[in-house]
Parts: sequence; structure tokens; C-alpha cells
Amino acid sequence: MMVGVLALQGAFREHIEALNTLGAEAKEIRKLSDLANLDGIILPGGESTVQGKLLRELDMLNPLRDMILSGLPVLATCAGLILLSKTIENDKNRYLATLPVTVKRNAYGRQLGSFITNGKVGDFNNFEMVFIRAPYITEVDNSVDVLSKYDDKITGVRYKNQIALSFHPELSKDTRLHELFLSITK
Ligand SMILES: NC(=O)CC[C@H](N)C(=O)O
Repeated sequence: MMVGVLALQGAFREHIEALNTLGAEAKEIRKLSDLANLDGIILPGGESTVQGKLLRELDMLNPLRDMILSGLPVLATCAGLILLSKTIENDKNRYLATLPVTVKRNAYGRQLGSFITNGKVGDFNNFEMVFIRAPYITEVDNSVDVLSKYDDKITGVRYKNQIALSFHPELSKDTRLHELFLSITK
């Protein structure tokens, strides 16, 4: 099994470490040819505008969209969630747009830009959630499962092969969400 971690920008190393801790092989995805023969892909946090622009310039955006629409398992965190969202409330850009949700970038404002909280994510109790200039989800399609909320705002969803989170599970020691993701890869 081979999991790719998009490594154009942002917090990709921590995801690779989490996968290695779980005994899964992972490789950095930096160009179109790296997308061949993947069983799953992680879209890390960082800056969605930079990542999206690079995906487009490297001709990776459309192929990756097709792979996700054909069922490639994906775990997206923070900027990755923004790349996946069909609608971005406060950004005219649209990137992969495979996830039927509306997201708001930098949604917690500057003051409360970064914080850590603890709560339920799907079946997992007491999950540490690290938020860094995070987005939250303002609308979901009926077919989307809500996994987590913070302050009444949706911060985690699952839709078919796509798991998307506002927060950074790779920055806490808890690997349960990475395990869930691995369980949906072949
Ligand atoms: N930690 C993150 O990934 C922050 C996301 C970033 N604020 C964006 O809009 O792309």
C-alpha cells in the first residue's frame, strides 16, 4: 500500500511521520507523475491559495480531482479542506471542489486564530484538535456526515472516500483519524 502526501507547501512532514508510526508507507507528492499508483492521499494544512496555485501550475489539479471523484481515499486537513470544498465563502477561487460543502477561510478571526480544544470526532472521544488560522464549514449537503463541531461550527466531515477536517490531527499525538483514513485505503 502506498499513501501520497501532497508536499508542495505546508505541514506535510508531520503527516508522513504519523503514517510511518502506523507502519504505512508514504511518499511525498510534488509533481504529476508522483500521482501514479496511489492507494490514498493526504492534503495537508498550509496556505490554500499557494497550494491551489501550484496544483494548477503543475497540471495536477484536474488529474487529482478525477482520482478523488473515482474513489481515491483522501484525508484533508485545514488548507486541504479548503482545496476540497465545492464552495469557498470568502474566496473567489475554486480548486478540487469534490466535497459538497461550503467553507469559510480564516473563520475564527485573527484574535482567536490558533487554539487547541478537546472533543468528540466521529466515534472518537476526547480528541485533541489543534486549530491554526482554521476554516470552518458553514453548509453541508444532506449526504455529508458531520464528524465534529466546535462552538456550534462544523469542523470535520466525511463524504464517501473523503475525510476533511478544519484542525490538524498530525500535530497531536493521537493517530486515530490517520488509522480511520488508512482503513478506507486498499
Ligand atoms: N493551517 C492552515 O492550513 C490554515 C489555512 C489557511 N488559513 C488558508 O486559508 O489556506
